[in-house]
Amino acid sequence: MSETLLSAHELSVRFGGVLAVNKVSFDVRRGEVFTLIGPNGAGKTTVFNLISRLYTPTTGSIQFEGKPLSRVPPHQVAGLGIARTFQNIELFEHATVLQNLLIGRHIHHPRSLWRELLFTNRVREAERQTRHKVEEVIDFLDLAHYRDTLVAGLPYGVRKVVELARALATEPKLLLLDEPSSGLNAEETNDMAFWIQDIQKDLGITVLMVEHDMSLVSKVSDRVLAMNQGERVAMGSPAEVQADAAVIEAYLGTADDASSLRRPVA
Ligand SMILES: Nc1ncnc2c1ncn2[C@@H]1O[C@H](COP(=O)(O)OP(=O)(O)OP(=O)(O)O)[C@@H](O)[C@H]1O
Repeated sequence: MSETLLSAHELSVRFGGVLAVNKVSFDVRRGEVFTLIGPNGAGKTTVFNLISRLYTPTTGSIQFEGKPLSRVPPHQVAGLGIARTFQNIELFEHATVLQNLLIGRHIHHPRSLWRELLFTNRVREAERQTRHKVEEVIDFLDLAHYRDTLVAGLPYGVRKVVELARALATEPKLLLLDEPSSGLNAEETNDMAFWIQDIQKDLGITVLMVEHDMSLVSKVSDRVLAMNQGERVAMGSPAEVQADAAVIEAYLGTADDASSLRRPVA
């Protein structure tokens, strides 16, 4: 589990007068669940947006599988094997679960228009593989019951799982989860923890997550990086980071409740 999949080196991003991320470095190892925590405005989402290439670092660099991400345009990031979910779910509301997964996969594995039009054997085979993969993911995440339901008619908790499914259907090497528990109740958050563990253990996918809910963080994370005001504050196991004086101080100094850091693990 020690091979590095993604490496961020001295990342900094400035938005006008705000230094959103300041010289942050970390490595994500293949096969682990690596979590970014920190109070509001710490720079966590900005780090995610740097990895998705929505933002370009002011200074510093990111390597994925040993190659620099800096010249990869955002629409090609998924093709490298990086998929993400969003804090606010982004699905096609008026399409079914199955259609959302198929669309997601097509967007991320575009094919030649001419080949599509001629409907060659290769296209037919790719189409068969897509169907197979999508059905596999639907089964894996227990979504068969909702397969042909419009997303607009689904409860919020199920939509979160559909978003996860859409990301998995692209067969990522690295899965970026932006606050997977946001909007979920305690039971749904518990289920989300199981899905993340299954994704890591059964599918062998590396997960990089931003999360506020410390019970979820403790349950699934191998390592945690704590940020505050754009800077790296601490890194280690969930227990080490939660006990770190600088981390407790960072939470106490903001509107976020430091007691959430000590929430017992269910
Ligand atoms: N596109 C942007 N333009 C200007 N400032 C930005 C932009 N994106 C983020 N910021 C600023 O950068 C800082 C870090 O924001 P970021 O969203 O990364 O924090 P966060 O840790 O994800 O917070 P939260 O937990 O609230 O989502 C904040 O001060 C924010 O206002």
